[in-house]
Amino acid sequence: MPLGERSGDKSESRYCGVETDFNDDMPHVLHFNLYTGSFDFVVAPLMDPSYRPSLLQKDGLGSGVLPFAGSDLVLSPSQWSSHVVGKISSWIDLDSEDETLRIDSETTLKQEIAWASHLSLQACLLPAPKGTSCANYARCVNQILQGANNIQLWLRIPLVKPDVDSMDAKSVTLDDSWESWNSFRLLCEHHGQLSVALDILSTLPSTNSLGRWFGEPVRAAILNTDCFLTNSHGCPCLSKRHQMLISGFFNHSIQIIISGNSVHPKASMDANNNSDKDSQRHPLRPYLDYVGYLYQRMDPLPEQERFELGYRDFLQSPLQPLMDNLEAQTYETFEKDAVKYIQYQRAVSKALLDRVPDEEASAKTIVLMVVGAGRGPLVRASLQAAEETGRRLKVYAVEKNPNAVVTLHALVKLEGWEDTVTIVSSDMRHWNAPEKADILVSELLGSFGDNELSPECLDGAQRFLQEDGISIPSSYTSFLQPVTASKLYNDVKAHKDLVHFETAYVVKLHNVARLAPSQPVFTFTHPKRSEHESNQRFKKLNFVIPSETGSAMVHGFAGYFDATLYKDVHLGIEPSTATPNMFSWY
Ligand SMILES: C[S@@+](CC[C@H](N)C(=O)[O-])C[C@H]1O[C@@H](n2cnc3c(N)ncnc32)[C@H](O)[C@@H]1O
Repeated sequence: MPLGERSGDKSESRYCGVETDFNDDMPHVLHFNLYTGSFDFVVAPLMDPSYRPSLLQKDGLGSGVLPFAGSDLVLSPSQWSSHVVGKISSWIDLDSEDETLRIDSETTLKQEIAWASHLSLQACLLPAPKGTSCANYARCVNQILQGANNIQLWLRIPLVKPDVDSMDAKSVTLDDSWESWNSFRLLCEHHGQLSVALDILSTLPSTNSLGRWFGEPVRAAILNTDCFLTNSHGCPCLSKRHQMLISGFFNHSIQIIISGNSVHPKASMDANNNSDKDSQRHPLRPYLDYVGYLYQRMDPLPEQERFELGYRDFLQSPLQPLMDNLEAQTYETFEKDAVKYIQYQRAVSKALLDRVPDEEASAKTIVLMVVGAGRGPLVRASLQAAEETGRRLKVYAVEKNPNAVVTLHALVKLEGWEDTVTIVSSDMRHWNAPEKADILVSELLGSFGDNELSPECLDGAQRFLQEDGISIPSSYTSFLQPVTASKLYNDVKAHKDLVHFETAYVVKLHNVARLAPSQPVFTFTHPKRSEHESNQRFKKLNFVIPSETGSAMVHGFAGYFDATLYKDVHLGIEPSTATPNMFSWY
């Protein structure tokens, strides 16, 4: 039974599993854990743990059908695929010095995954690499992945990272388990079907080092009963840090799996006494109930987040509004972003007040040109600013998309703006303006600031701005930040060429680890002081990843922008200063 209903969120993290011991009565395992325990799936060994291929050979049973697992008929195909994750024998050690063990391990791993594929299981849990070397284990898994169907392989990794500052020289050899995951996945060439199941222990590494995992393909978190504390009622609960981590997992579609024996016998006994469903309740039910409580306690997803769920970690090609003509639905999406136009209106109001003193308000008319007017929202915002400040305005709306110009004409007629607004169907770079503008308003910004050619277009428009004219925006700056983003990396890699690695994408970033604060990259200021000033930019940045993070994989850089519209009015998406509730860019 799912942990709860969080409106709008249909992610996998609603389902909670339980790790079980080997039991060849699979229908019983399923009944006990799903119906008595209310878990959604089991992580169960598929083979008798005493099975060793070499022993069978000795006994002369080396060929023919191996008695290593029960029949596939004991469960229906949908029960196998929806409710069972295969747990690969934990004794296997493919990098052992002991040749018999090593060969047995490889044979067993291949047999178990073949059997799991035969059963159409969605995933198998691979035991954690033993020791520091995992080359042969990874080689074998990579080989399996090359021929695998859709099965996911979850590599079990204990969530440990020694705190280097508090260690003496001897213990520095202790491993950061991220390193072991990293070696393994590099040897498997970042295969998309290889992911991580994190084993959560009672002590947690630093917040920064935990953050690394949110950019990695973590599918499950195995929560051992040892992690739980006891509340005043004798029931299991988690430390604040564990609670925060679990909420983070829920938000990143990571499923929880409860593992281990009950260490809260009183809570289990109370549950039994109160239970009228079955004569005996599942001993791990109090832990499941607590995880369900944490899930249900989360705030519902804000409406905007819900709307954007489908865009999370999805590569989109940036718009090219200069080269292409935008479509009606693209304009419609822009126009829904009230926050953006409120910021523009504030900027125009401030500029008008600065440009026209109160005593000249009724006599002086300001020439304002909206360049790249689209279907007119900035024209409206400018007229509202004039009304709000009591200033007189003459507006030119310049737009090169003939389809948007049709809508502009209809808007001007509908609103009765004929005396105030002149529509110009032209590229701003080539238009011969009949007079000069006091204020030039534009919104030609991409998620990385200049990437939709705002500087180049405004260079062409600057000719018809007064010497002391105002450009809104007056400047914009791009920002970069190194990130771990394994999903995006794999999506780019799937194209198997260099071009896609050299392309900038628009992405609603979600499963990423931001490894260091972002830094400013390129700034463009308007109007330009000299028309000979180049738009070429080059910048070298040095990012420092906090030492307690440990090592991390930089899959790429997240880009942002911040624009100064006028004086203190800005809008942008750089995380530390992002304009709240604005959704036009990510
Ligand atoms: C990002 S849209 C913004 C539209 C509108 N201002 C809004 O906020 O909804 C940019 C607009 O500028 C127009 N545009 C881009 N380059 C232009 C150019 N060189 N001359 C005139 N219009 C241009 C595009 O066709 C598009 O309508």
